[in-house]
Amino acid sequence: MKGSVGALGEFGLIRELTSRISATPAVRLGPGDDAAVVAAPDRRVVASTDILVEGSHFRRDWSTAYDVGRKAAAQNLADIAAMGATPSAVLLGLVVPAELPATWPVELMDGIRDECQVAGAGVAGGDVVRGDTVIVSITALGDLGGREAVTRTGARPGDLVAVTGWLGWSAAGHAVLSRGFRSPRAFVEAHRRPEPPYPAGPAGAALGATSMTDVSDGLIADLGHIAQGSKVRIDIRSAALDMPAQMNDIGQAVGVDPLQWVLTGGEDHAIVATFPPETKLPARWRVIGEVLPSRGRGAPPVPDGAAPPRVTVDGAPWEKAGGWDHFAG
Ligand SMILES: Nc1ncnc2c1ncn2[C@@H]1O[C@H](COP(=O)(O)OP(=O)(O)OP(=O)(O)O)[C@@H](O)[C@H]1O
Ligand SMILES: Cc1ncc(C[n+]2csc(CCOP(=O)(O)O)c2C)c(N)n1
Ligand SMILES: [Mg+2]
Repeated sequence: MKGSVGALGEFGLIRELTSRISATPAVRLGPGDDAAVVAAPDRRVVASTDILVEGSHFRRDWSTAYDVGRKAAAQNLADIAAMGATPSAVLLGLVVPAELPATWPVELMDGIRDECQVAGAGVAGGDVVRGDTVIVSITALGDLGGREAVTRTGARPGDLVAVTGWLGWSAAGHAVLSRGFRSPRAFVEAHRRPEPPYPAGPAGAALGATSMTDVSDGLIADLGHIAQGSKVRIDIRSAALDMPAQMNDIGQAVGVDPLQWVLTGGEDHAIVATFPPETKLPARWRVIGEVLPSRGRGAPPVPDGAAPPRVTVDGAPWEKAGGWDHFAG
């Protein structure tokens, strides 16, 4: 396809985008009308939305349009899985400059469609608007299949903390790209195209998870949301975290403690959950810590008036930089 988005025009672009979508069972009526119709067999719909902004979430010189599509979809579909639901459909809001080559949004859509296929969802519709920078906004829907949603408020003292998926790979890739390198490829690829463990969401719910979330902002930050919501402390055992030798090597090369990536790097969309202590967890779940009462015996000392730490690492507060915050710095 030649030319710019502007040359294609709004309806030409929509035609190109929607022609690339494949039919899926949950999307009863897809793009083409005022709204879509999506099946909701459970009679409740799980819904989540996320925005990706060029420069803040992706760079067009770091990632292809296809990769941005895969990542944008993955980030939203992981939120659905982290509730214990199965993704059913996504809607795509797209802001693009008129000068953008038309191939960019079209390849983006290919990436969104392919990631949706991995998670079992379809593309139900969207919107296209002209703007100064590229913004990709995705709304994802999902179905709980008769289960209760697994929220951030159910962790209880004594529960195990377990994770499945990757931790720190995307942050290591980001560190490499930020320094102008394009390798090691495994980490750069993990940054460009995360692989959330979608089936682990509903599977974790079925195993009796008491709380669950995907790791988008960083393990400490996201477990912090669970600890806050559940009014508990969570202690992470650093020795239980998977630290590939190659991550150590890059850490040394760029002068960063790789534990920092594993504990505070977001965007891998691993799924972390708490389970009652007697739970028999399949091998894909790695136990990395435990849930404790927010105060009391064994809690680290807290200066007068200060709030106790919600998440500790090997019993102590994590003093280095925390997770991602769009408004920090
Ligand atoms: N503009 C907003 N209006 C209403 N609710 C919002 C708004 N922004 C965020 N929220 C809500 O705040 C909660 C936390 O949002 P956040 O985007 O941090 O989600 P998350 O799952 O923690 O992170 P991520 O989006 O990276 O997966 C969500 O329930 C979200 O719906
Ligand atoms: C160009 C560029 N700069 C920085 C980053 C890192 N980054 C952006 S958002 C985010 C956390 C999740 O955000 P959200 O809460 O919006 O889902 C992280 C770790 C990136 N991916 N690309
Ligand atoms: Mg999330």
